[in-house]
Amino acid sequence: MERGKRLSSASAPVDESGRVYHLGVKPGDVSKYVLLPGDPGRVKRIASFWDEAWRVAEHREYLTFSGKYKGVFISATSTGIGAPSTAIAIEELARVGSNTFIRVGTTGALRRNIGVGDIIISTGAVRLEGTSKQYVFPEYPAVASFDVTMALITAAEELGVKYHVGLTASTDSFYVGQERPGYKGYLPPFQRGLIDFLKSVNVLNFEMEAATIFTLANIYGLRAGSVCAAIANRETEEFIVDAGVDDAIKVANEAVKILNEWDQIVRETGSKTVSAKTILEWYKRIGRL
Ligand SMILES: O=P(O)(O)O[C@H]1O[C@H](CO)[C@@H](O)[C@H]1O
Ligand SMILES: O=c1cc[nH]c(=O)[nH]1
Repeated sequence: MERGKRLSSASAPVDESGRVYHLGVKPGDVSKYVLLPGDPGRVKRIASFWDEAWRVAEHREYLTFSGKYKGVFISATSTGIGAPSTAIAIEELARVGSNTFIRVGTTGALRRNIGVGDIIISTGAVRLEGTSKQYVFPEYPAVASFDVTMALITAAEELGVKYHVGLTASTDSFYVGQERPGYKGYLPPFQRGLIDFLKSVNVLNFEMEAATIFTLANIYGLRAGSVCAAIANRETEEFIVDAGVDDAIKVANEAVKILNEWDQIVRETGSKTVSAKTILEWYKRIGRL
């Protein structure tokens, strides 16, 4: 948005064509299905797997591409690192009509049995970040949508990608908040043992955006899921830059295609939601049953 431009209001700033203030997208620019990487650089990587792709907007940490993937209108918008910028992305994408969000991220695994390069599909998130607490009290669940999650699992199965399914913990800090010693070894007592505690309550991994995405999607009745590449393992201390990211991207793109086909079957059969019946019908149609 150019300097000096007058927007509609302070409480809901948009320009005359409905472009939202931070993302700079307007209704019609983005698909209802939006992939959400934290890293703007990953948006182009995601779009490189599409049949058609065009840049829609770029402002601050928010880069948006739209395009076609196997006939489905699809978009990707980077959220930036952490909860505050991610909440802005969800708020503004929802206002321009997006209703199905899939985080495509990187993550640190907490269990030895999760290999670096494996992907993790999250069913829910521990809200160790602050932004969601400015929306609703901590007891409110940050859960992924079962249909989006099932589409991610189905995509991983179809693509033969090694995946794990379970809870993630979303933090506001990459270092001390994920029990990494800070500068000069700083680590406060209340962070010591965090990894062991989270492992003991069956949390698989750390990242920094899923809890915000899930909480806001639940509040607004929208759909969300998450697939992250385990680039680090906190048990083995391995760290391989971008390990598994292409697999996470392929699974997310394929999940959008699958979900779109399930949504179509739900509409045709007049069901209320994606169910086992939908998925069985889908397998029949692709000749698997
Ligand atoms: O690779 P992205 O999607 O940014 O995700 C992870 O990487 C960042 C930290 O390195 C945080 O955003 C974390 O959630
Ligand atoms: O360990 C990790 C790796 C990626 N992102 C995180 O938040 N933590």
